[in-house]
Amino acid sequence: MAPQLDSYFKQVDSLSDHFIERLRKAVAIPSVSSEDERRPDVVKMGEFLAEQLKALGASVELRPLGKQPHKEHLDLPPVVIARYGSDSNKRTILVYGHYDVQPALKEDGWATDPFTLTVDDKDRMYGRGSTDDKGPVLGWLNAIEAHQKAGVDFPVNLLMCFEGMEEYGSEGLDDFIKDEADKYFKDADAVCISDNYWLGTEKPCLTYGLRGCNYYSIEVSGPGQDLHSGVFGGTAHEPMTDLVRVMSTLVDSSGKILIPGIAELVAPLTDEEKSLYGDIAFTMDNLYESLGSQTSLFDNKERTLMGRWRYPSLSIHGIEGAYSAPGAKTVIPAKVIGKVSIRTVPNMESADVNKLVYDHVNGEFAKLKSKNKLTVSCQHDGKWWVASPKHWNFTAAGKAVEHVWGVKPDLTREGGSIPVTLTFEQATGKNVLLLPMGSSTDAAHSINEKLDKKNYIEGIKLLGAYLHYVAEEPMKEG
Ligand SMILES: C[C@H](N)C(=O)N[C@@H](Cc1c[nH]cn1)C(=O)O
Ligand SMILES: [Zn+2]
Ligand SMILES: [Zn+2]
Repeated sequence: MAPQLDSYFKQVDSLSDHFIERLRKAVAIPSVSSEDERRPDVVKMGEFLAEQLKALGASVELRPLGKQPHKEHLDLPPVVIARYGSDSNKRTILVYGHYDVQPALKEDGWATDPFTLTVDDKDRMYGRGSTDDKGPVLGWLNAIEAHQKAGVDFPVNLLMCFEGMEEYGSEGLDDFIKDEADKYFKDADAVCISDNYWLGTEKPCLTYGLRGCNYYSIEVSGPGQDLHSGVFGGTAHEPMTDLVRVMSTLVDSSGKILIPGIAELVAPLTDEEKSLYGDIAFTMDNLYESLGSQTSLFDNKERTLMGRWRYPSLSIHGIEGAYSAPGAKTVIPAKVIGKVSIRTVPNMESADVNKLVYDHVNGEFAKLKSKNKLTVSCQHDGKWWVASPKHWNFTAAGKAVEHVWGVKPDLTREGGSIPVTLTFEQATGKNVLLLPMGSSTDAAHSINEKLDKKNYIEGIKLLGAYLHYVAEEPMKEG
């Protein structure tokens, strides 16, 4: 295997500019799934991927997912499914990624245009989607191309599933995966997802757990239209006042969730689990670097990791309809919608969490005795996932990491969510591995998202090497 991998690695290095150009083209398509007016761009990004895959000789389908729930005027973007190779003597690996991105505006504070890939003097490649998740998705395509150009046999059959709604809760994909588990995906021997990040900037990791995410809208309305605060202030119940008072009862400044009953749903910490945290290569300085400040909730590494991996958290994201522009407009907004999410962990069931949230929010609003109207709803939910890393899929990935990066990876969990991970595991019955490409400082979802050129290029080598080690692993149960 070593000479084959050497040729492959050399080819990746010599194609690096071409691979960066491919990422530049992808970043230039503003495929923001949460903004209705960007839907054509999300579709364009799916088509871009499909064209690139066809040019590489893969068989590709763009599968429609129907209308978007609660937004029937919008078609969901298609799922891009593809197959490269169908040799019955080879293993088949199913890879998943997403081609949609989080919103991004230059005015949010980006130093460069978010949809123009900009490489700085330290080889950091800035652009929305660079690390989440266009870089890793293109990593699979680049791995195919580098094998072809190096004349190295592709070691496995590759099934691909790339969706365009991950950042909006993977609408429609669960049913699609369940339907295709015994059809398009039936040959899969294992699943690999590259859509999370290292804990720091130096040490790679393999990930075996994710938190879930329940995303809520809390809408408060009353007046028929926005009002002049000089004329109507002191005469009408104000929706914004009600909303901020209700939202202030959800979480305290130390991150403690104040909704009664939530803490009781969380699986207790065992001694065995507690002993895992000490060995993880992570320091408070790693956290401060990626945080961009020292405003941590906890001062020690173990509790910080637990806060990210194994305890729930509640975040307040924003208020739709609130006046947020610079200046001093004296308006009373007529309708405001608070956006709040809870990251869920074992053993929190989504329906139980929703009931606790609805009861609490409605109860707190009732206490205000306001004549306004409040409605609270769950916009989308995605399940948490924890798997066993004792599987040949992880063993192969561990060997690949050692080969490419010269170090054994840490086994980590992740605080973010990839809603379909559990669905892939349950529907295919196969092991799922998370194999991250980017690092802790990549600022996914934030301003100035980036992927280091080194992580991209070595990451492409890693994905290819992983497939070679998969091909070598003896087949065991699962
Ligand atoms: C970890 C992954 N790259 C990611 O960013 N996932 C999103 C998915 C999401 C969006 N709404 C709910 N889940 C995340 O963790 O926010
Ligand atoms: Zn992602
Ligand atoms: Zn994301």
